[in-house]
Amino acid sequence: MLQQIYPAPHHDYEFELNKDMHFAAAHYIPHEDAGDCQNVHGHTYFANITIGGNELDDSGFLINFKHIKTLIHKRFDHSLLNKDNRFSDKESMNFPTTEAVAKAVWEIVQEHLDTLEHQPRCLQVFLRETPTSYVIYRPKKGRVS
Ligand SMILES: Nc1nc2c(c(=O)[nH]1)N=C([C@H](O)[C@H](O)COP(=O)(O)OP(=O)(O)OP(=O)(O)O)CN2
Ligand SMILES: [Zn+2]
Repeated sequence: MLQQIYPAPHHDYEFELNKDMHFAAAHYIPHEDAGDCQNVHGHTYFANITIGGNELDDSGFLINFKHIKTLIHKRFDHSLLNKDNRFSDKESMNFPTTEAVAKAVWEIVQEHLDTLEHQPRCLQVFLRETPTSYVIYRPKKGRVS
């Protein structure tokens, strides 16, 4: 697993947890500006997900590391991202670009956190698509889900 230091989000939470993971997925970007990326091709994505909170659950966890991995890895690993219902070939905001995938990862994680009584928050998703390209998604202030 790639080890690296990520740009850190600002927050006042007592606890900050980070989960790293890889997933292999194919995609294509249905726009002429994407050049060769209009053709189906694959990446081994690398994600770092940052979660903050002040309270722990009954297990003493802010969130079980395994649960975060399951949410994302199970859904996207060995998939064609364009076929996932989070993405669309019709609206450019929802093409499976690195930007849109980072935002989708945040939404999936935060939707799960919203079901937990102790209310942890997903503060940042760092998503690397290639050795030279990555995106960071941070929710706007006040965004709950
Ligand atoms: N802002 C974005 N630009 C591009 C995206 C994207 O999701 N957001 N995606 C692509 C392609 O899908 C491609 O897979 C990645 O592009 P790129 O970083 O150019 O890939 P390379 O490995 O060829 O980069 P080099 O640094 O030239 O080796 C394109 N743009
Ligand atoms: Zn690509």
